[in-house]
Amino acid sequence: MSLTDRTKPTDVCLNTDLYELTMAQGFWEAGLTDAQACFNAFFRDCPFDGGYAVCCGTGQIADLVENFVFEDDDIDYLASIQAPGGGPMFKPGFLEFLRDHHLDLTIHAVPEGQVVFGREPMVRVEGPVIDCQLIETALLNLVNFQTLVATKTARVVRAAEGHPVSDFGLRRAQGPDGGLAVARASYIAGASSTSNVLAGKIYGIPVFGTHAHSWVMAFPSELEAFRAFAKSSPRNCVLLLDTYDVHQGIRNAITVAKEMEAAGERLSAVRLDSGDLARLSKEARAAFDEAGLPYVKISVSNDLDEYTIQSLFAQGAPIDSFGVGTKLATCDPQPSLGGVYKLSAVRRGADEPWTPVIKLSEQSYKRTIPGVQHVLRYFDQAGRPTADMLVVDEVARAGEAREMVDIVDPYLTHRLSGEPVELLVKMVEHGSRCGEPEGIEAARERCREALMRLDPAVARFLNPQTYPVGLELGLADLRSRLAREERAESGRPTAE
Ligand SMILES: Nc1ncnc2c1ncn2[C@@H]1O[C@H](COP(=O)(O)OP(=O)(O)OP(=O)(O)O)[C@@H](O)[C@H]1O
Ligand SMILES: O=P(O)(O)OC[C@H]1O[C@H](OP(=O)(O)OP(=O)(O)O)[C@H](O)[C@@H]1O
Ligand SMILES: O=C(O)c1cccnc1
Repeated sequence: MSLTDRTKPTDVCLNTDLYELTMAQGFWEAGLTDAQACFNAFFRDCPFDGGYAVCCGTGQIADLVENFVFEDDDIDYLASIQAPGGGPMFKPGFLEFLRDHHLDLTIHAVPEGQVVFGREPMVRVEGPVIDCQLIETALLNLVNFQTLVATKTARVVRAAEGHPVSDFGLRRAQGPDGGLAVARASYIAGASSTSNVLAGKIYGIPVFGTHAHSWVMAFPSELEAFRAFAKSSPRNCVLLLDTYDVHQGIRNAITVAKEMEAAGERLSAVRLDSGDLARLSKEARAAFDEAGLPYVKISVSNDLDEYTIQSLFAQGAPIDSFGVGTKLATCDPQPSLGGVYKLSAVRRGADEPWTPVIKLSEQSYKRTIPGVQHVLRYFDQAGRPTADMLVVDEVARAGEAREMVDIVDPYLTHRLSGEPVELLVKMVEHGSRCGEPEGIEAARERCREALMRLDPAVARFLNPQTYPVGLELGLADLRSRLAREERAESGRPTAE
């Protein structure tokens, strides 16, 4: 998200669903200003039928919390909202409460770029229940979309086998803010550059660009267009070959490349944007090599995604780099991650013990996990992650656990070995950021490392293996007990 980077704090606190504010008013009116809650943000299924996701957006949560201030004009606007049944939606006393309100939240989250799996918390939010509700929508908005984009990009980058991928998606992104989020998340997940100039300015992401068909069409001939571009951008010259006829485009590019050589410059690359990219890239490569121009690189674009890129390499296409726009920015074919924010524990005040809570559902698939959860990640001797275990209490002792219950199937257990590491890191304490903000490059490096260590069987596109995520035995018991108690209270049979 870019909202906290470039807009007034006032935009942050109203960047929410109305019901968060009406619930906050209800808690305030019921005298529950001291009541505390613990919520977890997680998704249930990995996107794109994949075996993993790349966590992103969590690095901006501290900005969100620290900028969460209701200014006078926000309060005036809220005071002006009328309830459908007549009269003001919000009471003056509640609006005065909001005017001086700062979020007293403590937030743990998975650092950006780390790989994550279904149903494990990516973010754990603890604090006054009012504050937990006030932050819900903005937090999900931050984490869901960027995690989805980062995951899509990681797949595209994997298919590109080390060749640079540039984000070309701004024109197809979900509004200006969506375009910025795409550029940020895709860079963290391994894209090498973006065409989005504002993202370059705000985040320091390298910017990249070629030229459009319109450039060629604006000149009397393609050759003149290529010459003019080479003259104007000799250090950044990528010529688009397919405005009229790719073979003529190749001949004209060779002519201009020779002229550039004579002037002590070099044609950097050519771009193909239509037709059979495997066949045309081979023809272009052969022609440039034959002309003594082996350094001219071949870049391609045109509705690419991880599958077309994989297929192009399988056909032996000599492609050096990719521009990926629409399918990356819109996360085709899955436009949303479906990440949720669920209550897992409550307490009457900050010094009281937590009471774990569970939400049953008609669909057992939607049953929540109770308690203030930690995520422990286990590794093999080569440092590759082998399993993640959720645990509520006694985190230190849980490290000695040698078995866990599968998070989806209560009849399945997984063996554990090695020393685990806690995945959730404290990012905000009582409303203030912990430590210095992390740069985007550090998140990118974490992602590179995490993807490198990920089991290829989990990372593959087709029928990936399920990475083991489970519950510590005590947590599994707690969950079953709470489910039975809830069922008994509601008079319905226990599903397990
Ligand atoms: N050799 C190939 N193997 C697999 N997919 C390819 C290959 N060449 C191109 N594609 C992909 O096929 C899709 C359609 O390509 P097509 O040839 O129809 O584009 P086009 O119609 O020539 O271009 P446009 O309509 O954008 O001007 C695109 O997603 C493109 O990336
Ligand atoms: O194909 P994408 O992955 O979205 O990459 C971005 C596309 O945007 C540009 O063309 P545009 O789509 O504006 O016009 P075109 O389809 O006529 O080339 C560019 O030439 C790419 O084809
Ligand atoms: O620079 C390019 O070639 C570019 C940028 C955005 C979209 N399509 C192409």
